[in-house]
Amino acid sequence: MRFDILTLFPAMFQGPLTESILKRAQQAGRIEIHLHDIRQWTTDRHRTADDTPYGGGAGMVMKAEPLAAAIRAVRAADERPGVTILLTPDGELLTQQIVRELATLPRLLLVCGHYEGIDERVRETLIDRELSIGDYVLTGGELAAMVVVDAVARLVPGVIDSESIVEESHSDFLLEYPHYTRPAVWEGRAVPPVLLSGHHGEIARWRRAERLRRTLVRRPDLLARAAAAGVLTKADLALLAELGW
Ligand SMILES: NC(=O)c1ccc(NCc2cccc(O)c2)nc1
Repeated sequence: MRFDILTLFPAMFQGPLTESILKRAQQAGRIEIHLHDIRQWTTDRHRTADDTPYGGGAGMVMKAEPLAAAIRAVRAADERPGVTILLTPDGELLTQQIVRELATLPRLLLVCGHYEGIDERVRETLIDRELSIGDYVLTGGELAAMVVVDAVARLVPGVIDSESIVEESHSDFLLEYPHYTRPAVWEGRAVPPVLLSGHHGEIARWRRAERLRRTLVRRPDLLARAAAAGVLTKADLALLAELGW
Protein backbone atom coordinates (compact mmCIF):
# COMPACT_ATOMS: atom_id res chain seq x y z
CA MET A 1 0.00 0.00 0.00
CA ARG A 2 1.26 3.46 -0.89
CA PHE A 3 0.76 6.52 1.31
CA ASP A 4 1.42 10.01 -0.08
CA ILE A 5 1.47 12.81 2.49
CA LEU A 6 1.18 16.41 1.32
CA THR A 7 2.33 18.86 3.97
CA LEU A 8 4.08 22.17 4.61
CA PHE A 9 6.18 20.48 7.30
CA PRO A 10 7.64 17.17 6.03
CA ALA A 11 10.22 17.16 8.85
CA MET A 12 7.39 16.65 11.35
CA PHE A 13 7.08 13.08 10.13
CA GLN A 14 10.58 12.03 11.16
CA GLY A 15 10.14 9.74 14.15
CA PRO A 16 6.63 8.29 13.94
CA LEU A 17 7.07 7.11 10.37
CA THR A 18 10.77 6.32 10.57
CA GLU A 19 10.84 4.18 13.71
CA SER A 20 9.63 0.77 14.88
CA ILE A 21 6.84 -1.07 13.05
CA LEU A 22 6.30 1.52 10.31
CA LYS A 23 10.02 1.64 9.56
CA ARG A 24 10.23 -2.15 9.34
CA ALA A 25 7.06 -2.30 7.22
CA GLN A 26 8.63 0.14 4.74
CA GLN A 27 11.92 -1.77 4.70
CA ALA A 28 9.96 -4.96 4.05
CA GLY A 29 8.15 -3.24 1.19
CA ARG A 30 4.72 -3.84 2.74
CA ILE A 31 4.01 -0.12 2.65
CA GLU A 32 5.53 2.93 0.95
CA ILE A 33 5.33 6.38 2.52
CA HIS A 34 6.14 9.38 0.32
CA LEU A 35 6.37 12.85 1.86
CA HIS A 36 5.72 15.88 -0.35
CA ASP A 37 6.42 19.49 0.62
CA ILE A 38 3.56 21.58 -0.81
CA ARG A 39 5.95 24.55 -1.06
CA GLN A 40 7.65 22.68 -3.91
CA TRP A 41 4.62 23.71 -6.02
CA THR A 42 4.67 27.41 -5.16
CA THR A 43 5.72 29.69 -8.02
CA ASP A 44 6.57 33.01 -6.38
CA ARG A 45 9.90 34.13 -4.96
CA HIS A 46 8.64 33.90 -1.38
CA ARG A 47 7.25 30.42 -1.93
CA THR A 48 3.86 31.55 -0.62
CA ALA A 49 1.57 28.64 0.27
CA ASP A 50 -0.95 30.53 2.39
CA ASP A 51 -2.62 33.92 2.44
CA THR A 52 -5.03 36.05 4.47
CA PRO A 53 -8.70 35.09 4.35
CA TYR A 54 -11.14 36.94 2.10
CA GLY A 55 -13.75 38.57 4.26
CA GLY A 56 -11.14 39.29 6.94
CA GLY A 57 -10.63 37.48 10.21
CA ALA A 58 -7.61 36.00 11.95
CA GLY A 59 -5.39 33.22 10.69
CA MET A 60 -4.26 32.17 7.25
CA VAL A 61 -5.80 29.97 4.56
CA MET A 62 -3.81 27.60 2.37
CA LYS A 63 -3.79 28.86 -1.22
CA ALA A 64 -5.53 26.80 -3.91
CA GLU A 65 -2.87 26.93 -6.67
CA PRO A 66 0.10 25.31 -4.93
CA LEU A 67 -2.08 22.74 -3.15
CA ALA A 68 -3.99 21.79 -6.31
CA ALA A 69 -0.75 21.54 -8.30
CA ALA A 70 0.74 19.34 -5.57
CA ILE A 71 -2.28 17.01 -5.44
CA ARG A 72 -2.38 16.65 -9.21
CA ALA A 73 1.37 16.05 -9.51
CA VAL A 74 1.42 13.49 -6.69
CA ARG A 75 -1.60 11.65 -8.10
CA ALA A 76 0.18 11.45 -11.47
CA ALA A 77 3.35 10.06 -9.86
CA ASP A 78 1.89 6.56 -9.60
CA GLU A 79 -0.67 4.82 -11.75
CA ARG A 80 -2.38 3.23 -8.72
CA PRO A 81 -5.70 4.99 -8.06
CA GLY A 82 -5.77 6.67 -4.68
CA VAL A 83 -8.31 8.35 -2.43
CA THR A 84 -7.41 11.95 -1.54
CA ILE A 85 -8.23 12.64 2.09
CA LEU A 86 -8.17 15.99 3.89
CA LEU A 87 -7.50 15.81 7.63
CA THR A 88 -9.72 18.42 9.25
CA PRO A 89 -11.75 18.92 12.42
CA ASP A 90 -14.83 19.17 10.18
CA GLY A 91 -14.31 15.69 8.76
CA GLU A 92 -16.03 12.37 9.36
CA LEU A 93 -14.87 10.90 12.69
CA LEU A 94 -12.25 8.18 12.14
CA THR A 95 -13.29 4.78 13.48
CA GLN A 96 -11.72 1.33 13.27
CA GLN A 97 -14.38 0.47 10.69
CA ILE A 98 -13.17 3.31 8.43
CA VAL A 99 -9.54 2.28 9.09
CA ARG A 100 -10.34 -1.26 7.93
CA GLU A 101 -11.96 0.14 4.81
CA LEU A 102 -8.96 2.37 4.03
CA ALA A 103 -6.55 -0.54 4.55
CA THR A 104 -8.08 -2.30 1.54
CA LEU A 105 -7.10 0.52 -0.86
CA PRO A 106 -3.94 0.41 -3.00
CA ARG A 107 -3.13 4.06 -2.25
CA LEU A 108 -4.00 6.95 0.06
CA LEU A 109 -3.15 10.63 -0.45
CA LEU A 110 -3.31 12.53 2.85
CA VAL A 111 -3.55 16.31 2.66
CA CYS A 112 -2.42 18.13 5.80
CA GLY A 113 -4.20 21.44 6.09
CA HIS A 114 -2.75 24.22 8.20
CA TYR A 115 -3.69 27.46 9.91
CA GLU A 116 -7.45 27.91 9.45
CA GLY A 117 -7.65 25.35 6.71
CA ILE A 118 -7.52 25.25 2.95
CA ASP A 119 -9.28 27.23 0.21
CA GLU A 120 -12.80 25.79 -0.13
CA ARG A 121 -12.43 25.48 -3.90
CA VAL A 122 -9.76 22.79 -3.42
CA ARG A 123 -12.07 20.91 -1.06
CA GLU A 124 -14.81 21.07 -3.68
CA THR A 125 -12.69 19.91 -6.62
CA LEU A 126 -9.84 17.69 -5.39
CA ILE A 127 -10.68 16.28 -1.97
CA ASP A 128 -12.47 12.90 -2.06
CA ARG A 129 -13.04 12.48 1.67
CA GLU A 130 -12.58 14.53 4.84
CA LEU A 131 -11.59 12.74 8.07
CA SER A 132 -11.15 13.92 11.63
CA ILE A 133 -9.28 12.01 14.35
CA GLY A 134 -11.42 13.63 17.05
CA ASP A 135 -13.38 16.69 18.08
CA TYR A 136 -10.45 19.01 18.77
CA VAL A 137 -8.36 21.43 16.73
CA LEU A 138 -4.64 20.91 16.11
CA THR A 139 -2.12 23.35 14.64
CA GLY A 140 -2.13 21.30 11.46
CA GLY A 141 -3.28 18.07 9.91
CA GLU A 142 0.16 16.42 10.27
CA LEU A 143 -0.47 14.64 13.58
CA ALA A 144 -3.86 13.50 12.30
CA ALA A 145 -2.18 12.14 9.15
CA MET A 146 0.32 10.20 11.29
CA VAL A 147 -2.57 8.67 13.22
CA VAL A 148 -4.27 7.59 9.99
CA VAL A 149 -1.05 6.12 8.57
CA ASP A 150 -0.34 4.23 11.81
CA ALA A 151 -3.86 2.84 12.20
CA VAL A 152 -4.19 1.85 8.52
CA ALA A 153 -0.65 0.52 7.97
CA ARG A 154 -0.89 -1.93 10.87
CA LEU A 155 -3.82 -3.62 9.10
CA VAL A 156 -1.88 -4.06 5.85
CA PRO A 157 -1.08 -7.77 5.47
CA GLY A 158 2.39 -8.64 6.76
CA VAL A 159 2.85 -5.49 8.84
CA ILE A 160 1.94 -7.09 12.15
CA ASP A 161 1.06 -10.66 13.07
CA SER A 162 -2.50 -11.20 11.91
CA GLU A 163 -3.87 -13.06 14.95
CA SER A 164 -3.31 -10.05 17.20
CA ILE A 165 -5.52 -7.97 14.87
CA VAL A 166 -8.53 -10.24 15.06
CA GLU A 167 -9.19 -9.98 18.78
CA GLU A 168 -7.93 -6.48 19.43
CA SER A 169 -9.92 -3.59 20.80
CA HIS A 170 -12.63 -2.12 18.57
CA SER A 171 -12.20 -4.89 16.01
CA ASP A 172 -15.72 -6.03 16.85
CA PHE A 173 -16.77 -2.88 18.76
CA LEU A 174 -15.63 -4.39 22.08
CA LEU A 175 -12.76 -3.11 24.19
CA GLU A 176 -9.79 -5.36 25.00
CA TYR A 177 -9.46 -7.80 27.87
CA PRO A 178 -6.82 -6.96 30.54
CA HIS A 179 -3.26 -8.10 29.78
CA TYR A 180 -0.70 -9.50 32.23
CA THR A 181 2.86 -10.76 31.99
CA ARG A 182 5.58 -11.90 34.44
CA PRO A 183 5.95 -11.72 37.41
CA ALA A 184 2.89 -13.70 38.59
CA VAL A 185 2.73 -11.49 41.72
CA TRP A 186 3.76 -7.82 41.57
CA GLU A 187 3.64 -5.63 44.68
CA GLY A 188 1.30 -8.16 46.24
CA ARG A 189 -1.08 -8.20 43.27
CA ALA A 190 -1.53 -11.61 41.65
CA VAL A 191 -2.43 -12.35 38.03
CA PRO A 192 -6.00 -13.80 37.73
CA PRO A 193 -5.47 -17.56 38.39
CA VAL A 194 -7.46 -18.64 35.33
CA LEU A 195 -4.68 -17.20 33.12
CA LEU A 196 -2.15 -19.52 34.75
CA SER A 197 -4.45 -22.54 34.59
CA GLY A 198 -3.64 -23.66 31.06
CA HIS A 199 -7.37 -24.23 30.44
CA HIS A 200 -7.61 -22.48 27.07
CA GLY A 201 -11.39 -22.70 26.89
CA GLU A 202 -11.80 -21.15 30.34
CA ILE A 203 -9.22 -18.51 29.47
CA ALA A 204 -11.09 -17.62 26.27
CA ARG A 205 -14.38 -17.40 28.18
CA TRP A 206 -12.81 -15.23 30.90
CA ARG A 207 -11.30 -12.90 28.29
CA ARG A 208 -14.59 -12.56 26.43
CA ALA A 209 -16.39 -11.83 29.69
CA GLU A 210 -13.80 -9.18 30.57
CA ARG A 211 -14.18 -7.53 27.16
CA LEU A 212 -17.93 -7.37 27.61
CA ARG A 213 -17.75 -6.14 31.20
CA ARG A 214 -15.20 -3.43 30.40
CA THR A 215 -17.12 -2.26 27.35
CA LEU A 216 -20.33 -2.10 29.40
CA VAL A 217 -18.63 -0.05 32.11
CA ARG A 218 -16.48 2.23 29.94
CA ARG A 219 -18.17 2.46 26.54
CA PRO A 220 -21.84 1.43 26.66
CA ASP A 221 -22.25 3.22 23.32
CA LEU A 222 -19.93 0.67 21.70
CA LEU A 223 -21.90 -2.18 23.27
CA ALA A 224 -25.05 -0.87 21.65
CA ARG A 225 -23.24 -0.82 18.28
CA ALA A 226 -21.97 -4.35 18.84
CA ALA A 227 -25.54 -5.49 19.51
CA ALA A 228 -26.82 -3.66 16.43
CA ALA A 229 -24.02 -5.19 14.33
CA GLY A 230 -25.02 -8.64 15.56
CA VAL A 231 -21.59 -9.52 16.95
CA LEU A 232 -22.90 -10.54 20.40
CA THR A 233 -23.54 -14.25 20.93
CA LYS A 234 -26.33 -15.71 23.06
CA ALA A 235 -23.71 -16.40 25.74
CA ASP A 236 -22.58 -12.76 25.54
CA LEU A 237 -26.15 -11.53 25.95
CA ALA A 238 -26.76 -13.90 28.89
CA LEU A 239 -23.63 -12.62 30.64
CA LEU A 240 -24.52 -9.00 29.93
CA ALA A 241 -28.01 -9.62 31.37
CA GLU A 242 -26.32 -10.88 34.56
CA LEU A 243 -24.31 -7.64 34.60
CA GLY A 244 -27.53 -5.69 34.44
CA TRP A 245 -27.44 -4.63 30.81
N1 LIG B 1 -9.29 16.61 14.55
C1 LIG B 1 -8.52 16.55 13.44
O1 LIG B 1 -8.42 15.50 12.78
C2 LIG B 1 -7.77 17.79 13.01
C3 LIG B 1 -7.27 17.93 11.71
C4 LIG B 1 -6.59 19.09 11.33
C5 LIG B 1 -6.44 20.10 12.28
N2 LIG B 1 -5.82 21.26 12.01
C6 LIG B 1 -5.54 21.70 10.65
C7 LIG B 1 -6.81 22.23 10.06
C8 LIG B 1 -7.60 23.08 10.77
C9 LIG B 1 -8.79 23.55 10.17
C10 LIG B 1 -9.17 23.16 8.91
C11 LIG B 1 -8.34 22.28 8.20
O2 LIG B 1 -8.69 21.91 6.95
C12 LIG B 1 -7.16 21.80 8.79
N3 LIG B 1 -6.94 19.95 13.54
C13 LIG B 1 -7.60 18.83 13.90
